[in-house]
Parts: sequence; C-alpha cells; structure tokens
Amino acid sequence: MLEFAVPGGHPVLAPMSLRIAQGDRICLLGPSGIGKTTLLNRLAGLEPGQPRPALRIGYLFQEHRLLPWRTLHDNLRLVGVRSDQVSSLLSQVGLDGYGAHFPDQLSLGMARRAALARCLAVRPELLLLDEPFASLDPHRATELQALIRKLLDRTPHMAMICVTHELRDAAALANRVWYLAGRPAHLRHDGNLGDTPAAVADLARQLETLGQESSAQVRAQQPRTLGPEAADGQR
Ligand SMILES: Nc1ncnc2c1ncn2[C@@H]1O[C@H](COP(=O)(O)OP(=O)(O)OP(=O)(O)O)[C@@H](O)[C@H]1O
Repeated sequence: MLEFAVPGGHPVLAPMSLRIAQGDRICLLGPSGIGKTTLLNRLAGLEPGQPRPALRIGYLFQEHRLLPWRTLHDNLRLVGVRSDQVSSLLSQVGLDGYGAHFPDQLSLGMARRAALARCLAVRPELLLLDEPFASLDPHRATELQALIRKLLDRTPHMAMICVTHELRDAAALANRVWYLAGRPAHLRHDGNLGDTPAAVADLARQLETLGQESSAQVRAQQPRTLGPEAADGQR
C-alpha cells in the first residue's frame, strides 16, 4: 500500500490523504484547470521543497520532455538503460529500429511512446500518465491505449494513475476512479469503476453532476467584475 498526503496550506489542493494499493489502476478525472496535473506533480515529489519519493516513479508528462539533441538511444542511456537493453525497451513500445532517431523526427504519438519507454526504464512501482491520449487522432489514441493496457497486464504489481477527461479511458484502463473537484480541489469521488455498462453509465452521470457543482462553486468564488453601470456608480 502506498500512502501520500497533501498537507494543508497548498495553493490549489485541499489537504488529502491518498492510499494506493499495488496494482491499482486509477483514472483521475475532474474539470479543466482544477488541479489534476498539480496532484500528479505532488505525488511525483516535483513541487518545491518536497522530499524525493521513497518509491520508483515513472511520469509520462503531457509533453515528451526527451532531450531533443539526443537520439532515443542516448535519451534512454541517460536514465540508466544499458546499451544492449535499449532495443528491447524500444520494441516494447513499438519503436523497433528507432534508436538512432531524434525526438523531433518522430510523430507526436511515437514521441509519446518513446517517453513511455523512458518511464518504464526505471521499473516504476507507480506509473503516472498525464493525459496520454491528448491531441492524438482517434486511431493513434486507441493504439496507445492498447499498448498501455498490454504494459499494465505485463506488470501486475505496478500501480498507475492516469489523468484523463474521458470516462471511457477509465473503462479501458482502470479499476478505480478519482474525481477531483472544488476549490481548493479535493477528491469528491474515489471508488471502483463498476463492472457493467449500466454501472459505468451511472458513474458518468454522478461525475457530471459533481462537475457542474464544482463549476458553480468555482464561479461563486470568483471576484465579480463590475459592469459599466456598476462601474459608473463607483466613480
Ligand atoms: N503552486 C501553485 N500556486 C498557485 N497556483 C498554482 C500552483 N500550481 C498550480 N497552480 C494553478 O492551479 C491550476 C490547476 O492547474 P492544473 O494544470 O493542475 O489543472 P488540471 O486539472 O490538470 O487542468 P487541465 O485539465 O486543463 O490540464 C492552474 O491554474 C495552475 O496555474
């Protein structure tokens, strides 16, 4: 069991205590801008002043963050992959023979898979994926989803948290759903996905309601802007 705490006083996130079991597959959903990436960063120990996490974490950022002036081979060498293991790692993500390519020579989907290979290189106990399917065409997104599914099946003890806007990604990859909402943001839902299409549809309705409540709360907290008449009255 992995335990994480977000302390009080965080500018975006409410205090929370999170428990993640080995092999948990969690999809993290919530309205845009609510703090999903911030929570992943927090879990990865990337926020200022945070200690290094005590477990091995692979983090697939929204951008690939590979060094553009290094080949894929060298990018993987930099995180400790032995030269004779590079090909097999690239092969795991469907990039056989691309070791000599530079990141900018790859399509978005391929670069994301190369970044995924770099995540796997550390043999993560926790894999963090930040919107892995964003900006991919539906065919490429389905392909990447199938690849991630295969990698998860191959590493049953690894836990995963995947940020997404689509509950259908959760249906394909996750056994558990977190929903972040409110300001400061807290987990408004933490539960199993449900085994049947009807249960998933029911969860989708619940999450939509939570999203609407959250948006209303955020709107109510925003400072009111003065319209022209009100502004006149202030002069
Ligand atoms: N330390 C901080 N202090 C103040 N604001 C912050 C801090 N860290 C993040 N934010 C702000 O919090 C908001 C939440 O950002 P975040 O990217 O985590 O949301 P998100 O839910 O991942 O959004 P999206 O779904 O659009 O990717 C952003 O407006 C960001 O600028």
